[in-house]
Amino acid sequence: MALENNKAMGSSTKEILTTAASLAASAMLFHTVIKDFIPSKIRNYIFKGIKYLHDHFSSELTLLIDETDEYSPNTIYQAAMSYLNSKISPSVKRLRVSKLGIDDIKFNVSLDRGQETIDVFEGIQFRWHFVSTQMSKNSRRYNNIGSLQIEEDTELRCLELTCNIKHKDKVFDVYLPFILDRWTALKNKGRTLKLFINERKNWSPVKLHHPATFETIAMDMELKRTVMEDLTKFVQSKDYYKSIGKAWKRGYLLYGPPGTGKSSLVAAMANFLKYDIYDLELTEVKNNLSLRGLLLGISSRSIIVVEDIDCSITMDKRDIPTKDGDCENKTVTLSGLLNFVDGLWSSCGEEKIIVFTTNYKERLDPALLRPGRMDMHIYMGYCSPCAFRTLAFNYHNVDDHPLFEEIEALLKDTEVTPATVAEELMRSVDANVALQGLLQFLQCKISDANETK
Ligand SMILES: Nc1ncnc2c1ncn2[C@@H]1O[C@H](COP(=O)(O)OP(=O)(O)OP(=O)(O)O)[C@@H](O)[C@H]1O
Repeated sequence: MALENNKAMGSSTKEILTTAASLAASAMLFHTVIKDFIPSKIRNYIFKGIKYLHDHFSSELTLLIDETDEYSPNTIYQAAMSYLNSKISPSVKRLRVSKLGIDDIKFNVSLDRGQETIDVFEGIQFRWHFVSTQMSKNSRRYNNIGSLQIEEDTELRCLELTCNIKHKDKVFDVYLPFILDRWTALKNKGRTLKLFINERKNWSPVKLHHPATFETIAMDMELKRTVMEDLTKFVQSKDYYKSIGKAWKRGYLLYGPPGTGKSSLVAAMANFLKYDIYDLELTEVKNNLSLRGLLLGISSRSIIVVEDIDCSITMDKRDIPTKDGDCENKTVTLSGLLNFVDGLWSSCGEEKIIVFTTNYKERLDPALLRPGRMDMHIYMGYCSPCAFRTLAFNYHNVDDHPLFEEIEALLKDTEVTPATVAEELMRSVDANVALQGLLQFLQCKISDANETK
């Protein structure tokens, strides 16, 4: 891999790496870039900005993590920078850079000793160096249309990580993933999620500030735990999906009456995973071709939601071609959608979750319900006593009250959605008044039902 990377690297990157390597490891006479050294499971992974250097005569492994590598999404460099910044005391944070002349490209790499730091992780010593190269270009030159161009100096930076060769697996399997996870968690903490809505052929983003979380969602506790565990397992299963040759995606079907929290659960999932939501309005999509374009524009780490799937698609027309042509060109068909879920999906990005919601599961085409299509079917039901307690806590911060028992008994005898209970609870800021109001509401509902009977 390193050889392939080298081939494709920009010349400047190549030069800085060579210079940096020779300075940083002056004891090394030969650097051998070993193509097959990096474990295969890492090879296509995130560490694409890494060059591996190993001297046959040394017991040291050296990695160069390049900030500017065109292959690198900068993730590992930034992650390591952030990690080291938290490790190094402010007094030694210096980077000495000097420059030689203004003739063509010249380098002067300075490895300030203050920039070296030793990190001890799980008892292993990792040595880190900051390497900075100031590239001074010809400051004046004429471009191909004859105008004078002033080129600015650029600074190229990389990080050099060295440890004993015997810890090579630990570096790739534990140490670097640890640094990356830490960085991802840090970034996610302050990230504002987005909600994308499809308008014609494009996605329009708005900020997503939905307050729903798994704490506030009112549903069966056991089911809630199962969903959370399933999501957690999913995000940690990249290698697993790869090893079984399946696309890294998961499908959830949320069904139940209106107002039972299906949309709220989607928002809770997004907040839990820190994923953006793509709210796919199928009725706005002209045909399968447009659908494909939209789907290809969805980034990784996102939730794609198709609400009320039973109303969004003309199930019965799905495979009937129209007289003057293929139905593919006329409308979005179920087969077009399924193609995306199963087939096309695999080739466009990864780490995606698709959620279909419906009020009427029985109206769905069996093709959608077939095993393996929607991995988990989640029923969002009427308000149970347990769900009521969550709502009472959400709206009034009370986890117990003399009226709870009576309300819970009535909830067992009637079908009320969490949305209705929430509405009653919001009628007053005073918990006593709100709970009394809810009790009366439930009593009326039950007596009306009895009268009708
Ligand atoms: N299970 C729940 N937990 C917490 N709040 C809920 C729940 N169900 C409903 N609510 C409240 O009711 C409002 C409407 O719920 P939501 O839109 O999530 O229901 P839905 O099942 O998606 O409805 P629809 O099928 O009509 O789209 C929410 O904004 C929330 O305040």
